[in-house]
Parts: sequence; structure tokens; C-alpha cells
Amino acid sequence: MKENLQFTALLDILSRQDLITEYSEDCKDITPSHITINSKDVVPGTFFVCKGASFKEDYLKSAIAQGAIVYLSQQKYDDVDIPYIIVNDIRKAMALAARWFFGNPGDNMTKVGITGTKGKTTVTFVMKDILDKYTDNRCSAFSTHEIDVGTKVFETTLTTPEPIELQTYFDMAVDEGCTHCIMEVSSQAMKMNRIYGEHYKVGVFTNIDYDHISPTEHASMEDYLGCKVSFLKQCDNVVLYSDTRYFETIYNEVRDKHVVVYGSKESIEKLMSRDDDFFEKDTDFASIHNEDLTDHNSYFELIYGGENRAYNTNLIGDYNVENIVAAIISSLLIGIPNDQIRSSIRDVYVPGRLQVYHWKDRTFMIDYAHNYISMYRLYEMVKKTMKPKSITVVFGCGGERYKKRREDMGRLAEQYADKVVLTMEDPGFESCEEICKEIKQYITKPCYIIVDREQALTRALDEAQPGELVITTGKGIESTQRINGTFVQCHSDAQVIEHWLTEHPEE
Ligand SMILES: CC(=O)N[C@H]1[C@@H](OP(=O)(O)OP(=O)(O)OC[C@H]2O[C@@H](n3ccc(=O)[nH]c3=O)[C@H](O)[C@@H]2O)O[C@H](CO)[C@@H](O)[C@@H]1O[C@H](C)C(=O)N[C@@H](C)C(=O)N[C@H](CCC(=O)O)C(=O)O
Ligand SMILES: Nc1ncnc2c1ncn2[C@@H]1O[C@H](COP(=O)(O)OP(=O)(O)OP(=O)(O)O)[C@@H](O)[C@H]1O
Ligand SMILES: N[C@H](CCC[C@H](N)C(=O)O)C(=O)O
Repeated sequence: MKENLQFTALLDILSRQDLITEYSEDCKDITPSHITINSKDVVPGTFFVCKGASFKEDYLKSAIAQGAIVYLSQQKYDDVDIPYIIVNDIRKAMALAARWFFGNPGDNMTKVGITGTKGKTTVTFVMKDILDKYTDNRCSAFSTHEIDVGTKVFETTLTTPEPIELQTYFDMAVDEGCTHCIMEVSSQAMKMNRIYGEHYKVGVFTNIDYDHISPTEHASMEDYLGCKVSFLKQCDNVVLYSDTRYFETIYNEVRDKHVVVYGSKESIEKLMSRDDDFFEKDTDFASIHNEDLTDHNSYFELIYGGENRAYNTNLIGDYNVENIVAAIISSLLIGIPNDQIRSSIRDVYVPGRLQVYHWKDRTFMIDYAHNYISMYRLYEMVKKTMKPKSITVVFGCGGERYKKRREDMGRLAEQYADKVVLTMEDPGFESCEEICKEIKQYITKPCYIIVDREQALTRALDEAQPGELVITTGKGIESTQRINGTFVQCHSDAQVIEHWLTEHPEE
């Protein structure tokens, strides 16, 4: 919270955006000391925001009983008697109110946002490493994995936090001296206006594929794409992957920005040889070539800005080279010297993504793939660069998510794996057993269902043969399962493998 908050300033911000339907005159004199969406988090002097599909009037009454002094809502509650602002879009109004309450802390950091069906967390961690070295650890980072405000790290359940939480962490980050911020921007964040009013120096678009279409996510692919693209409108520079689906549609939406298109040499050459004046004059291109990809290291060269730059990294896989290139270009765009970038990416750690363990000629791998695009690229990468004798894959599928993931991942397992163990992966309100059975329909290879994930993975490790690769996907290093509306603690895949390794010493 900032000193001298003027409620009239908030009314002004909201009315300039035509968001206000009605407000009580007495709200003008109010100076709140706290803002929240939750009646269980109210203290005297609270500014209470009423929002959400399951919101009840009783929450507001309870908030008032505990000292809430003003409310923001899309609906007027006649039974309560405190000052109010009624708006026509609570999500936008909430985002702007949260920004106002904390004094627009996000504006004090150079922000880079990453969107895409896949690659967001990886690009975020690569950039975090680069920016930490460049700023002497004054870079905040918001990812599916955690929220890092420079000196403190917090757990999170959402990829992009809800507005009040987001602004609270922005404020902390600025207080901790952060000058830069790197964050994943999910399509849901855009749909829910979580970052409404924020401005980004660079926006990365890694890719989009059929996913996240379900009753709790997006109604259609158009909605999903529209939400992702809308993020780029909040950015000065756009870093866009050349081989994404809907490339032309996306480019057309952002052609008024400075765009850098990145991708393989073949793909970039094809785009640059177009003779229809499709690209704006100030669009730049970055092409990856001379790749040398092994099972423990990647070398590649990047032609960008008239220079040929060579890089080495411990991250493996062609798609990780693409992720790193997105991070390199974004870093160059915010003024980080190439030498520093080059040395930062040599040794990068992305938790739970392609994390590899070796044991007596067997390889165990943890990864976060959980839909078509990621599973496909993971299997192809494994086939090309790791060349195992056989593959066992351990996975499941999240409940209340895009239904076709089950068929897609089942078919891919059938095509690439030799043995499949289906197990729990955030079933939500659905039955884990039923989800696994749906996936199993597409598999004729040896396949069994063990709902307990720890047991499933342990059995796969026990049965692994020399030359075999066991891949466990969809959870990374997460140590909770989303079940029936709560997060239940469990051992992470990493903990299960590490425990198994201590029980099975090589000698
Ligand atoms: C669709 C969406 O964004 N929903 C989010 C939203 O829910 P909502 O606004 O409908 O709120 P609600 O849960 O119905 O709650 C109603 C209100 O009553 C209040 N309440 C409740 C109980 C009480 O006693 N007192 C009280 O005041 C609550 O604080 C809340 O403000 O606000 C909630 C927090 O306030 C979020 O937890 C919730 O995320 C849901 C659970 C979620 O999981 N969303 C997923 C789909 C998501 O956003 N995923 C993306 C990643 C997807 C990707 O990978 O691309 C993400 O960014 O994480
Ligand atoms: N650029 C990419 N293209 C396709 N697949 C990728 C790419 N980058 C990573 N992957 C795969 O997707 C998985 C998840 O990667 P990452 O966590 O970086 O993506 P994300 O966009 O943050 O995913 P989520 O939305 O699920 O949090 C990885 O474990 C890997 O299997
Ligand atoms: N950020 C991703 C995480 C998915 C993890 C997976 N285990 C699942 O629950 O689908 C999402 O919300 O889709």
C-alpha cells in the first residue's frame, strides 16, 4: 500500500475506462489500508472486492463485520450499508484497483512476458538466469513453478497470479530492489484480465496448439488464440516463433509493433523469401543453424541483427534451443550484452523439465509434457538424440482440462513407447481411474493402471532393463495433486526417483 491513497484517483482511473456504473459519494473520502477478495483475509479498513463465480453476499457481510469499509462489485448489495463502487467489468476494475492500491509497482521494473502453449516456464527460467547475472539478483520471476521476488520465493498454484496477489508480489519485488521482472502469461490470465493495465518491454510468443479448450478454460480455439494474442498488444517488442500455428494471423495482429521472428534456418529463409510484402520493413529475423544436439549438450548458431553468434548450453533438445533463442533475443532487446547472455546459458537449470538421472545403463527422466505438442516433441527428441533401446512412460491426465489430451497422449504413447504405466495427474473432481481408462483405449502395447503415482513410478523403475529410458511426465517436481478442489501433498517424481536411487546403490 502507498501513502496518501486518494479514492478519487481510483474513481478517475475507472471512469476513464468507462467501467463505473454507479458509486456512492461517501466513497470519495475513504483511505483503505488493505485490499482483498477474500472475507477470511479482512482487517479493519479493508477495501473488499466482490468477484467470482461462487461469490456469495454473505462473504461481503462477513467482511463488513470484520471491518471492511468500502466494496467494489459488479452488483449492488442493498442489504449492506458501506460505501461502494459498482462496475460493469469486475475483472478489469479489480486489476486497475489493485494497481492503484499498490502504486503501480510493475511500472518500476522492465518486464518481459512469455506466452505460448509450451515453453513458458523454460524461457522464464533461462531469462531469470541471464537477468540475475546482469542485475546482481535483482530480477523477479513469476512462473508455474514459483514466484521469486528477488530475495524471497513463494509457492503458487496459478501460472499467472490473480491481480491482487500479482500486485502484492510486484510491490514486494520493487521493495526488494528488483529492476526487472520476467513472467509467464497464461491465456487464462488474459481471459480473466489478471494483468490488465500492465505494460511489457518484450512479449514472447513460443507457440500455440490445440489445448486448454474445456468448460473451465476456453470455449474455442478462437478464444484461446485471441486471449494469447491480446497479451502481445501490451508489449513494445514481440518475439514470435516462425513455426507456430496461426503465424500469419498472429503477425497481422502485431504488425504495428517491433517484431522479431525466430526459428530454424529453413523456416526463416522461407519467410524472408516471400515476395508479397507481407512483412513490415522493421521486422527482424533470427535464424538457428549449425545445430549440434547431443544427449547432454546443445551447440547452435544464431544469425540475428547482421551477426552470426555461437552458443553452447547444457539444455538438450531442439525445442529447448528454440526456447533459449527466445530468451536470447528478449535479453538483447532489453540491452544485455551478448557475452553475458552466452555465459549465462551455458549452465541452466529448469526444474522438472528434462531432468535426467542415470543408473546402471538405464536412464530416468522427469518432464512436464502433458499435451500433444509437448509429448510429440519430447518423444521425437528422445528418439533422435537419446536413442534408448526401449521406453517406458509413466503419466496420466489432468481432470477438467481439454478432453482430447487423453486421446492425443494415448496415441503418442502407443506410437513411441514400449510400455505404459497410467497413473494420477491432478484428477480434480474427476475419477483418476476413469481418466486412465480413457487414455488406455488408445494403447495396445503393454499398459497398466496404478492410480498411486509413487507406486506406479517405483514399479517402472524396478522393471527397467539395461538400455531403457523411463520417462515420467506431467508433474515435474510438483509435490501436490489437485484433487476435489484441494491440493493434496505427495512425494514429487524427483523425490520418488531420488529415494529409489538411494535404495539401489550402483555398487
Ligand atoms: C478461471 C479463473 O481464472 N478462475 C480463478 C478465479 O476464480 P473466480 O473468480 O471464479 O473465483 P471463485 O473461485 O469462484 O471464488 C469467488 C470469490 O469468493 C471469495 N470467497 C470465498 C470463500 C469465502 O469464505 N469467502 C470469500 O470471500 C474468494 O476469495 C473469491 O474471490 O479466481 C480464483 C482465485 O480468486 C482462482 O483460483 C481461479 O482459478 C481457477 C481455480 C484455476 O485453476 N484456473 C486455471 C484454469 C488457470 O487459470 N490456469 C492458468 C494456466 C493455464 C495454462 O497453462 O495455460 C494459470 O494461469 O494458472
Ligand atoms: N518450445 C516448446 N515446444 C514444444 N514443447 C515444449 C517446448 N518447450 C518445452 N516443451 C515441452 O513442454 C513441457 C513443458 O514446458 P514448459 O514448462 O516450459 O512449458 P509451459 O508453457 O510453461 O507449460 P504449462 O503451461 O504446462 O505450465 C516440457 O517439459 C517439454 O516437454
Ligand atoms: N499450467 C497447467 C498445468 C497443468 C498440469 C497438469 N498436471 C494438469 O493438471 O493438467 C494447466 O493449468 O493446464
